[in-house]
Amino acid sequence: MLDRKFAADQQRYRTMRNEELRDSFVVNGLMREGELMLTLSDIDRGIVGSAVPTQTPLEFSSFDELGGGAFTARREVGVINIGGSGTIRVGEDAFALDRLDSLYIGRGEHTVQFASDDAADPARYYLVSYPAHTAYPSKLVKQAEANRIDLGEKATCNERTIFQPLRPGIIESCQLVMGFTSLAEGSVWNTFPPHTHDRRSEFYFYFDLSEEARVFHFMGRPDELKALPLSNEEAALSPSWSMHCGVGSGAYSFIWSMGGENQEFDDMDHVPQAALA
Ligand SMILES: O=C[C@H](O)[C@@H](O)CC(=O)C(=O)O
Ligand SMILES: [Zn+2]
Repeated sequence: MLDRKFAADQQRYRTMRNEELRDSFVVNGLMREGELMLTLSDIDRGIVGSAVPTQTPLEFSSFDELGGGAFTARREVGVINIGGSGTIRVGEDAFALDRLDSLYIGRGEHTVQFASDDAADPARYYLVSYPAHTAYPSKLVKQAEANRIDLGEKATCNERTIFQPLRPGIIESCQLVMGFTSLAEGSVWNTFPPHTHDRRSEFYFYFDLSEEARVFHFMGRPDELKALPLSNEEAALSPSWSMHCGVGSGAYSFIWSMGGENQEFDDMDHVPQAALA
């Protein structure tokens, strides 16, 4: 099934109630066992989804909303496994993903199949897809092969490591840049002070958060912050105009992914804390 999500614009979000904000900017219900979940956003036509195969593999199907044909006929896909080990088949190729390994799937008329090694400890694939203008090779990136950036400090509760598996220099992609950030024990803030990047939109998927804990994800224009209290395995969608950062009431990690104009990770417009209102 392919759900649709339509984002509010940068004026309308200012007067929206929390429930309306969630409806516009939050994807929930991901990681359902035995199902392939997909939500098509009108933000850069990004798709956020998950596949948690148990006994039988799950396969991408064709959607009229995407113009028909193979799911990847005109799209690229990034996948990160947050569960047990598994295998993803792209046409004739098979890629084995352990926890926190990533796969780039290039454009093409291939079948894509998601499988778990052990149905009792299934792979839990989080995926993001964007339209692609050309075909780059599919490539597996093990966690140890990801570019690694350690930043933040204990004193400001934002000590964390950014892992960049799907980025220029490691893979070639049309627009997708994707990876994950893990916070050190006792650190709770991501991306602080926050930023926008008008040239790209971004999706955050929070995971490894305990069931009762919440991440307060901040969005909006710097002069009108809105907070979205998110639960484990929910995703927040940031249009290019929206700043983003978050703070957890417990430990967590998150997968970030970007699409749009350029792929320069450091091309960010930082928002000074004093400008937040
Ligand atoms: O544009 C880059 C993204 O927002 C994230 O990669 C930032 C992040 O993971 C962090 O600082 O914690
Ligand atoms: Zn960002």
